[in-house]
Amino acid sequence: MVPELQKTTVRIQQPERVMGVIRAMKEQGCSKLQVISDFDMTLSRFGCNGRRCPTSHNILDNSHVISEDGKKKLKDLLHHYYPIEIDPNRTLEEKCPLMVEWWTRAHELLLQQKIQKGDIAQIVRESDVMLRDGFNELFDQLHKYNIPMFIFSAGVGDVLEEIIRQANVFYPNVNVVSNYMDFDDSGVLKRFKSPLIHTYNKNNSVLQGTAYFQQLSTRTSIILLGDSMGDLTMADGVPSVENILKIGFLNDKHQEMRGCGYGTFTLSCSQFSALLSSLQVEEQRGRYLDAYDIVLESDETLDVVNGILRYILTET
Ligand SMILES: Nc1ccn([C@@H]2O[C@H](COP(=O)(O)O)[C@@H](O)[C@H]2O)c(=O)n1
Repeated sequence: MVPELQKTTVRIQQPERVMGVIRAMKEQGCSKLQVISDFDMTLSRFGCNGRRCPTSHNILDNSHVISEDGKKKLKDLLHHYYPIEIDPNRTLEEKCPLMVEWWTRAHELLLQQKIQKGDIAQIVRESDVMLRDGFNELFDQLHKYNIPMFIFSAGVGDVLEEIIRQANVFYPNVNVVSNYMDFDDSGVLKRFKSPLIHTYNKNNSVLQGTAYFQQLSTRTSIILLGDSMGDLTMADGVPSVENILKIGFLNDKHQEMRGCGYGTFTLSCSQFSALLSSLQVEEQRGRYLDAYDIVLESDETLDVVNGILRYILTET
C-alpha cells in the first residue's frame, strides 16, 4: 500500500489502525485533507553529516548581526532552558512558565541587537539550515492538489518564511502561525508580536478563536507532523476531525543525551548525567510510540509522508 512504511526507520505501535486511517483518508479524498506541521526539526533537518542543523532561533543567534556578548548570553539561555524543555520528569505546569521566560529573555536579547528587516534574507542564506530531503515533493504535491498546509511553529516566523521562500516552496496554500518580528519605520526590530508561542502552548490558546481552522471545517482528515510532545496539540482547534494521523520524528534516539549540540552547545557534566539517568533510550522511544501513530527514528527525509500522500492522492 505504502512501500515507504517498510523503511527501517519506521516504528508503528498499531499498524492495523494506521492502515485503517490511511485507507479512510484515501476514501475521503484530497478535498477533505489538510496537513498541520511543526517547522524546526520537523520540516527542517535535525542534522547533516554528524552536525546539528540550526532552529530558526539558532539561525539568528549564530548570525553576523549578533554581537559576541549577545551570542554568549543567548547560548547561556539555551544551556539553561533546553534541558528543562526536554526533561520528561517535569510537568507541563512546571515547564510552561519557564518556556515563557526563555522565549521572553531571548527575544529581549535579540531586540538589543537592532536587527534589520533587510538582513533576514542574508542571515538565512548564510546559515546551515536545510529542509528535509523530499521537501520539494511534499510542498509541490500539496500545492498541486490545493491541500492546505498549516505550519505552526514556536520558532521565528520571519526566518522560517524566508527559508521556505528561498527554497521556492512558499505557495499560497501554505499558512504560518509563529512568533513574528515587528519592525519600526526604518526597518529595525522593535518587538515581537504577541501571542508568544513556545513549545508547550501550540494549541487553541494562541490561535485566536481558531478562525483559520473554522474556514477549513470541511477538511476533516489531518496529517499532523511534529517532533516533540508539544506538537501533539497542534490540531486541537480543528472542528469535527474524522481521521488524524500523527507522524513524529524521533530525530536521533540519543539526541537528548548526546550533548544536545546546537553548534558548539554541550550540556554540563551534571546536566548530562542527570539526563542520562532519567531518560533512557527505550523510554524515549516508548513515549513517542504512545503519542504518535508513526514514529520516524533518525530519518532526515520526508519519504514516509510523501509515500502516504502519494497513496492517498493517486486515483485507483
Ligand atoms: N531562544 C530559543 C527558543 C527556542 N528554541 C528552540 O526552538 C524550537 C522551536 O519549537 P518548535 O516546537 O516549533 O520546533 C524549540 O524546540 C526550542 O528548543 C531555540 O533554539 N532558541
